[in-house]
Amino acid sequence: MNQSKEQRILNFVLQNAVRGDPCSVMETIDKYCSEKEWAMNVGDEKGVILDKTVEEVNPKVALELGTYCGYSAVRIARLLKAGARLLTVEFNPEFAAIAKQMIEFAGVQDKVKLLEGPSEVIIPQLKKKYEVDTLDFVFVDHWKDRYTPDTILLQECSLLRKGSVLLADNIIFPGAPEFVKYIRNNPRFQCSTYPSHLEYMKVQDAMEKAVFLG
Ligand SMILES: CCNc1ncnc2c1ncn2[C@@H]1O[C@H](/C=C/CNC(=O)c2cc(-c3ccc(F)cc3)cc(O)c2O)[C@@H](O)[C@H]1O
Ligand SMILES: [Mg+2]
Repeated sequence: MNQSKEQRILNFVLQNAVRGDPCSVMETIDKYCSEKEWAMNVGDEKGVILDKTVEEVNPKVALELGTYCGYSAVRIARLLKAGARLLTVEFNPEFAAIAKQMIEFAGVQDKVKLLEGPSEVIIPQLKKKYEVDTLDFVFVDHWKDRYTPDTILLQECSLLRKGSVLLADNIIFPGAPEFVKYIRNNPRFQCSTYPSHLEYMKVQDAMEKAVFLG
């Protein structure tokens, strides 16, 4: 049975990247997806915005919604300090299996816990089942129509504290218009927009940073 694109990306990493080197894994995925097959990784340009936000927040507990192949999980985890952890949520079993191998090859598996299931089920389990008190940082990059309901759910589950930072991908392309409307009009969030480009393309995109004010 012929391979999926995501399997081809993983194979290219296993054959060309340096085991245990997160930067090598990121560069190799970016090379494959810019030269051979486009894929919806946050990419190297928006990836720098992600890096800077993670470094600024220096999270002890980070959450990612939408692991896909694990590119941004590796990108985030490489910046986490000793004892800090990333919980990443993925409900597609094939993508979860690929991401798991990607994370292990990059050598960041001790910092990353991949939670397989839909975010609307996992988020309410974070406190009791995954021993989370509150989240310091959330990278939102799953289905675009789920950004708003999951942001509301995070609040309902008391997972945000004063200063928690959300960073949302794709607010221009493919776009998340109802999320932008929700978050920018919500007095409990301080928002800022980071213009950039769609991964591997010359198309305008942007990321939205939203700081929870408590
Ligand atoms: C049901 C909601 N809950 C979820 N819980 C757990 N995992 C979820 C969930 N939703 C989606 N996922 C997973 O997240 C990933 C989905 C990401 C959705 N992203 C996009 O659609 C996306 C799409 C583009 C894009 C850009 C230009 C195009 F021409 C076409 C596509 C670019 C991006 O950067 C994107 O992030 C998948 O791995 C999916 O299985
Ligand atoms: Mg994205």
